[in-house]
Amino acid sequence: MTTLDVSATGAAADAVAAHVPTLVGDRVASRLFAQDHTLWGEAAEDEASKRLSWTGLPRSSRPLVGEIAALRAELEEAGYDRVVLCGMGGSSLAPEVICATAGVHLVVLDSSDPDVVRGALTDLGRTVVVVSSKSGSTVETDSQRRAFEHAFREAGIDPTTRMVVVTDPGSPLEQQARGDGFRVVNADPAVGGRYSALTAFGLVPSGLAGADVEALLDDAETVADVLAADDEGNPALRLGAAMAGTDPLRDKLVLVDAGTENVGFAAWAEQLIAESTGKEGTGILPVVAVGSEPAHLYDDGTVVRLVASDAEDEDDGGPSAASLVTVAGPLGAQMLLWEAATAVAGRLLGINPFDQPDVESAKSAARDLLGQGIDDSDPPAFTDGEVEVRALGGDWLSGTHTLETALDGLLAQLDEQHGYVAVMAYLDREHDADLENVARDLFERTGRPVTFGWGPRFLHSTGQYHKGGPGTGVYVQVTTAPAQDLEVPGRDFTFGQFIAAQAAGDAQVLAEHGRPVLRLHLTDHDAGLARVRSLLGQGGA
Ligand SMILES: O=P(O)(O)OC[C@H]1O[C@](O)(CO)[C@@H](O)[C@@H]1O
Repeated sequence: MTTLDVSATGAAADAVAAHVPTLVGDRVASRLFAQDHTLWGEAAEDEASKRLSWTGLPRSSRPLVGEIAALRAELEEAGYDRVVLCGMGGSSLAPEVICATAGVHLVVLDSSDPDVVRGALTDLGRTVVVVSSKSGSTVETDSQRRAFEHAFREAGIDPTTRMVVVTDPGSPLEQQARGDGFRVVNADPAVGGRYSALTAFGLVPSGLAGADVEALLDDAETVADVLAADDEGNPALRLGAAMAGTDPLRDKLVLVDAGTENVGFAAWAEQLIAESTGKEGTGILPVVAVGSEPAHLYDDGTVVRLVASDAEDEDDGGPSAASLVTVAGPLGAQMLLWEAATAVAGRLLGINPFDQPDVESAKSAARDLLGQGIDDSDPPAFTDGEVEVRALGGDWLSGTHTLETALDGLLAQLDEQHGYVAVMAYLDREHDADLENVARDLFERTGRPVTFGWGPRFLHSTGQYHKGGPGTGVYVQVTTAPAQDLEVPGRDFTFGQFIAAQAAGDAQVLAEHGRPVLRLHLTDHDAGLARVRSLLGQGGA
């Protein structure tokens, strides 16, 4: 029997007690699963009316199971056993968690770093590529598609026999792919990217890689009625209230892997929560805890412990948090749970959980810089060894000439009650994985929440929150000179120019929002990274 368990203590429990009765009285759960688009106010009605099909996916996605199985059998028959997924945000985060949890291998290419893209362009003889993009206009994914199509042709392989496209009906990508003879699987257009885990976006790459997508839908279907019930025990109402109903609002949600079988779940939930709620100056900041639980919590946070489904209901003696939620359940059920809880949180916050108004600003800034011929024309304020230093969002760097004093200058702007530090690394998240640990070091140093995002992947996840959420972040951006650049076939820019424009564009938009950004550019990857690792990993000043 698939079950979900959501328990809360402290301020989170107070929020549940304060809000769930009203959510039940307003019939929010049953209206949500009846796809009532009026739940989030008049301004949200239009978008919500196009974004609620996810509530029915456990049933409506069933035809995909057979289609995926047939395609997997065909590809296996042909000897292709390496699946690469090209996609950003909601087009890749769910398959990554589904496959990691199922223990099947999926290469997720969600980077525009030339060295990372080149690293995926290998083993073509045994490789199948899924190109996933709902809009069909995401430049990272289009560039990756071009690179693979070119590489297959160069290897004498017909790309239409090795590349599968997943996109919305009528997208520019669908028209082009069908016209060029590629296989296309359409996804449900009435589901937004971050809610698309149980659509073709989540299921096709995962199923082709060998995950049991039927079991995923079964787990979701088993709990659908529980999540749709106007009942005080409804876990979605309880989780949504715990997320967004504390008073005063605890707007940092620390996601801790405390033994859950759902591998990497927090990275998927991060986009769902940050991109759904981080707008109009409000929102909930997901903070994916690096390593174990924080030794202590800040006053504006709630800890969510993601425990194993078969975990005993015992206090494991972990640090007690003033606001704590414990969540257990299998992956398919939890995906539907968190989608519903985030929609409930959006209602409590008074925002539209289905749009992402601020993402476009960074995309257009990147396009402008590419158009101007990105050469990162603004010279560094200074260079310290193999690291160029630039500062945006104020004149807070004047008079400093070392990395240490530059970081001190940034952290001096951190609001001690509500601030957070965001580290954004436009690097290889596998090769340079160790850098993620600086999130814990900076937390220990500042006592404030620290998020870590790999660029440009985070632009499609927490990026919306950084620009549309509360203006309380201070930002450290790390970029690098590539070992070797890579052409984007058919485009007038390279991958190296593109990722540099993405970083510069995002920093520019953050500065325009009045946020301080410390930009660290590694002129030599290895030596520069060692220096930055040491800088960010230092203990308290
Ligand atoms: O699937 P697409 O259209 O390529 O979009 C990828 C991601 O970019 C965004 O549209 C913006 O970040 C996300 O909502 C989405 O998941």
